[in-house]
Amino acid sequence: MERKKEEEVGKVSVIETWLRKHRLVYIGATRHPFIHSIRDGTVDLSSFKLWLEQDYIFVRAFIPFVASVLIKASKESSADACDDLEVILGGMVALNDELNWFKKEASKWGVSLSNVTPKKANLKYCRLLERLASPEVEYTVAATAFWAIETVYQDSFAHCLEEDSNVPEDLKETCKRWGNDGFGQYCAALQTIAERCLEKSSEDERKKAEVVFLDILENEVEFWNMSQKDHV
Ligand SMILES: Cc1ncc(CN)c(N)n1
Repeated sequence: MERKKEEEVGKVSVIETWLRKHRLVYIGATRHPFIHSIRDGTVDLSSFKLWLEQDYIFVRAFIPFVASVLIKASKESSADACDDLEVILGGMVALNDELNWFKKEASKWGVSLSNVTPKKANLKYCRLLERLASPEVEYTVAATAFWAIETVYQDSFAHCLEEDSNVPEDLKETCKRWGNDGFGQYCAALQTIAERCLEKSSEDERKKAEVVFLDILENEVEFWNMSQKDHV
């Protein structure tokens, strides 16, 4: 039935092909035990606070990466890329809100965000962001990475907002931050950008983007692992 539908509507997109091919890794990143524990209300609060302080550091490192994507978009000559600028700029604005949200949330939980030492998994992920921000990295690869990073959070936290979930009242704001419909639409817009670039790109560039996509999923899993209690 599925196959018939595909034949009727045309070929499967590059991203859809990857999501099918790497389904288990994607599920690992978006249905992690840490996310399950938020969803079912069993989350250990010290783990949550640890995630909060580490993610604040990550978001600060994410901003220059997003700025690099914006610069790459501005150098694209195609007419479609004009719209990309607006979406990416909107993402920068959202990140400013995200940083402010972290500060507010940290004070709610009595967490200090100054002098936080980044953990190994966080440092590794931030280093990947730095490499991806390099001018040598093609727009297609950077745009794919951007989409993947935002989508893992969107998909994970939207899962926590489903009807049968049991998220504690004081963690609902966190889930809504990334699981809300607006953030979902933003991720869909990022996917459209990445997909358009991937469709036009060379086989070599597409391969590089797929490797980066997988690298991001693995880093997201390690990031969740790091946040869990008893993680060394
Ligand atoms: C690790 C991680 N990945 C993604 C996001 C979503 N901006 C985030 N805040 N942190």
